[in-house]
Amino acid sequence: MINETSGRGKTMKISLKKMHGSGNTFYVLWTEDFAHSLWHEMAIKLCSTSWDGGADGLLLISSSASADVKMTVINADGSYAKMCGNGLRIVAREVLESLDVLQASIETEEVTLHVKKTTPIFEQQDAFAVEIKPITFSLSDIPMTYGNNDTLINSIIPEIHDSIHFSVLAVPNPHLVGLVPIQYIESRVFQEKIGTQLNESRSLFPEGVNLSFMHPVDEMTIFVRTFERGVGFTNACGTAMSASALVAYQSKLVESTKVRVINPGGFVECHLSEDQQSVFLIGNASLIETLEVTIGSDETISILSKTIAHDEMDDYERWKDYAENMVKQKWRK
Ligand SMILES: N[C@H](CCC[C@H](N)C(=O)O)C(=O)O
Repeated sequence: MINETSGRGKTMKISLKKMHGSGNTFYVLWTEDFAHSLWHEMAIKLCSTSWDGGADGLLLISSSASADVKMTVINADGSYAKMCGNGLRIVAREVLESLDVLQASIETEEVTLHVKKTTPIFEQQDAFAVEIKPITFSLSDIPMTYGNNDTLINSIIPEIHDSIHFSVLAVPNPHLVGLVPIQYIESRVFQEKIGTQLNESRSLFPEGVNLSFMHPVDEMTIFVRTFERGVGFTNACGTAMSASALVAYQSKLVESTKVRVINPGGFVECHLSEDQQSVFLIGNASLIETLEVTIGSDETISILSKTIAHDEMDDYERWKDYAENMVKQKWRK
């Protein structure tokens, strides 16, 4: 299971999987060499659209002294992220299947998180529930400095827009969630503009931010689209959906602590804990393909073989279609 890798300058052969959670796509690599500087460059190469269609990031799975495994998250631009909700479901599936157990613990940069296989939320397709925490609204944890404010919850930020209400929270990666009118969902132009500006200028968020636009669908459902730091638009961002579900509940946009979150890649459920200090993110973790690749001494990556998981992809298409239809039928304007 663990890949044997060697240092720079030597050719190495590795087994990779390409997987997705709600259409958020990742290459997954088991390695003990997780601190290797090569992974940063490899993430950029693997995720580029010119290589095998691209992906949103690279997930490294390695052994852990305190949990079943450790997850390291590298964004498509090679930057490291503290957390990744959809990625955590993918790592959960990998570890549960390899240990043949129904629950496990995964070490992430800040905390160890509980993951489990759970009751399906669509047809009988496998669903995984992963804990998302710690959650904090404190601006110093984002980090963000904004006048004398300690938090920004449902607040207008005139530097961004004169009427959209935004909330800022870390789960623990940084998120800015805006409750937007339908026209900002229908067109992606404005979100792309501010997502790019906020992450390029870094004047408000020195470490960048994941920007989500949220719109209510019904009493238990919201739609969320995210422009990710280090990536750009993604089909779905698990931590952003968890953050948005919490904001939606606290702002009374939804009635229950079990929130269905539709995204451009499908849907998930976010179950908020009673104290609202954590969220269980529930959704798919599907295989797209398995690959054998070589990394040459000049660091070019070549595919030796590739097997596409047609069945899992077809199954997920139905999940995605169902989410699309739900939005079409129920938009609350
Ligand atoms: N771009 C994010 C990391 C990926 C998170 C995401 N894909 C998720 O599912 O939570 C960041 O830099 O914080």
